[in-house]
Amino acid sequence: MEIICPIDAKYSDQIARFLAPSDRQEYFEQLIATRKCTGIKVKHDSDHGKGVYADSEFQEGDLVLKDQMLFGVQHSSNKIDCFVCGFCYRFISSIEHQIGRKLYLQNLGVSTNHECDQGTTSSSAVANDWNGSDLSDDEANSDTVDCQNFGECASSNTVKIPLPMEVVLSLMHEELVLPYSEKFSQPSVIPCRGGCNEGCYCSKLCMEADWEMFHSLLCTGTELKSRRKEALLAFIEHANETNDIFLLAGKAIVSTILNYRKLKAAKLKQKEKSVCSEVSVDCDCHMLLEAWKPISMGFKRRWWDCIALPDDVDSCDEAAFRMQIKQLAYTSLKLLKEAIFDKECELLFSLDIYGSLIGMFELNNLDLVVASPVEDYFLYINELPESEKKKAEQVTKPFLNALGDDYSVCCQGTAFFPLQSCMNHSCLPNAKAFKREEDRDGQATIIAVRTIRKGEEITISYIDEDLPFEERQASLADYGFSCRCPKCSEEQQ
Ligand SMILES: C[S@@+](CC[C@H](N)C(=O)[O-])C[C@H]1O[C@@H](n2cnc3c(N)ncnc32)[C@H](O)[C@@H]1O
Repeated sequence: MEIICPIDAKYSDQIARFLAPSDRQEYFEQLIATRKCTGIKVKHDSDHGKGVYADSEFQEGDLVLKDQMLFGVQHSSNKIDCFVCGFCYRFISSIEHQIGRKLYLQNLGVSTNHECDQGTTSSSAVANDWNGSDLSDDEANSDTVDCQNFGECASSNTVKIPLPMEVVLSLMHEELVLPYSEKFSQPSVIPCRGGCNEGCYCSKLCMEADWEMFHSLLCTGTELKSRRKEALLAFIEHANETNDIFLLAGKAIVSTILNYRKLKAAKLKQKEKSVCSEVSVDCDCHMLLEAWKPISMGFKRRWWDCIALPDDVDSCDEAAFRMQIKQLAYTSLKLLKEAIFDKECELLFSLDIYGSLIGMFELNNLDLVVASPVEDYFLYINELPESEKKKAEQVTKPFLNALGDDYSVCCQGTAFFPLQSCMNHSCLPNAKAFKREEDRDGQATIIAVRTIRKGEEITISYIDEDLPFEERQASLADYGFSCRCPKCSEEQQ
């Protein structure tokens, strides 16, 4: 049965304008300037749409771009292992608290999921099955390097030796101090100003920025009316159980509403000052379109149209499968609408827009990976001179034994980066996403893997480029194109 969202019909013309590809050159020029990555530019070409080009020469190992995320989310299952800032994803609190908190949750029987599939998915099998075409999954090639370096995805082979709850609690409450831990201490926790348990930050700056951009509409703290709070909790739970990309789509809508309110407030102020009464402050589509501008730049396809058909779904069931995906998105949208609806921004609650947002994140996102100081700590202890190591390990060993291989799990999530997402694919890339030792937050780092001449397009690989030709083409079908890079052209013959 056809799924009908009344808002799609009511605003069909405006929605078409919102979803039309946008390439405002000055937007990208400004972004490049604020990120101080002046060696690149974003250009259009008729074959692949937008792309990133070198505006100066890069040598192998040079930093091409450090891009700040526009929207990010930590995978829900990873929240058990890693306590990070809800805005920049830096680790927060002491080593004792990180370890104690993890062991506490482990003792309570809260399970973790350390599968290498760290794309957009929550732990749900449903979402795992349905996440075929996320760039972050296929970016494994570059980011898996990080995973391996940081020990992420280590299967829990080591038998964990549990510790009594009182020992775990005293560690978590920092009554017990581990040797040398002060060397790895992270910023202390700044709580959410709305009083919810979800929002914890590394600084007041991050807390305020998150509040301004997203969290004031997504906070489940005490100020929220109970009906909205219930709906918001239901929306979050549904996303955690199905696909955490829904949380990103929710954030995109929330940020547009908040942007719109800011623009409107500025216009009101202007009207108060102005003698002329012609400044209209009713919801005008231009203002909403302006608020939507950062999102309008992203490459979009509707989720139910672009998602690859899973191997276990027969092609004759394709239509039913796509309808099921659309229904899942609609369920999520209705929960979100109940929680944060704003009449003036009604058209943002269109299913077409919601589906396009999900598709945008699925096709463009990169893995969010931040190395853990807990791993660094245990490596440091292991590398101490023998006598100091022996002494330290008398205290640390029981905790390492209790953690097992999980001691090294890094922060994992998925994020949309506005400049990096303009990079096209090549099976012979000249750059890759790679975290360096100093990259301890959720920003994307793109490094040149060979000399890149001025004017050359900068490409990354969305997939494992070492796979055989057929497998590469099959993986790239998830992105809706077949690769015609020199390597593919040569291997096809
Ligand atoms: C992350 S976006 C890259 C930026 C995109 N070109 C744009 O216009 O915004 C990914 C999409 O770009 C296109 N694309 C990327 N690399 C390509 C390639 N080598 N050949 C054809 N299309 C490509 C595909 O449509 C893909 O789904």
